[in-house]
Amino acid sequence: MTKIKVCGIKRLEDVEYLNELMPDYAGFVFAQSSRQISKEEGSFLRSRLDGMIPVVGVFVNENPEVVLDCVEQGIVQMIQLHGEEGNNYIDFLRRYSAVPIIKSISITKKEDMDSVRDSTADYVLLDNRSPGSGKKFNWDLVEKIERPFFLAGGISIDNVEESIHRFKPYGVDSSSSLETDGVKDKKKIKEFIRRIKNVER
Ligand SMILES: O=C(O)c1ccccc1NCC(=O)[C@H](O)[C@H](O)COP(=O)(O)O
Repeated sequence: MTKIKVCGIKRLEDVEYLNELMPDYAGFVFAQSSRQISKEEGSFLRSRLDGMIPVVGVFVNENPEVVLDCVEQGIVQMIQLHGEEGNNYIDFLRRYSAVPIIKSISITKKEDMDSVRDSTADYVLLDNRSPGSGKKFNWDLVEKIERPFFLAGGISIDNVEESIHRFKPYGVDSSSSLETDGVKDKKKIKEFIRRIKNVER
């Protein structure tokens, strides 16, 4: 079954939607963004989120001590690196934490598939060059991927079934298309999850 990550959770209402709809992962953005939350907000939202849903903390070129602090405080159960972090940065985090690491890779040219292959992260996440913009990247650039990966970047109710058939990702990740007027929309999340589960039948 394709894993489902709903990213950009920032309000208590969003947490309540997820507690009802139970996606596989919830993304908390700690980087500069309209969806950015503080560590304190993350701690509060984590305390209200169903314990079965791991929180993926999204960071961009953050001081690794800050990332590790969020792990140690139990706010995040997975780390998503969305900046220029390389394998040395990942190796450093691994020395101090056992949580799975996702490395985001912007797909803008064929050569970006080398980074998909070479990352030492547990998972890679293929995304647009502007994360959280709701825009797709050029799917024709994707070559066969022999490791578990998340597909992101403009994944929506309209294209999620096609994306699963075409790429068979480990998981799909969506944010913008699940919002109305800049906040998460329960109906859209519900339909998104329904369509993904329907593909598997
Ligand atoms: O969502 C953001 O605003 C964001 C900002 C900075 C770094 C990463 C960010 N999001 C990370 C994600 O995993 C997004 O969900 C992913 O890029 C897909 O977003 P969308 O295209 O809006 O569905």
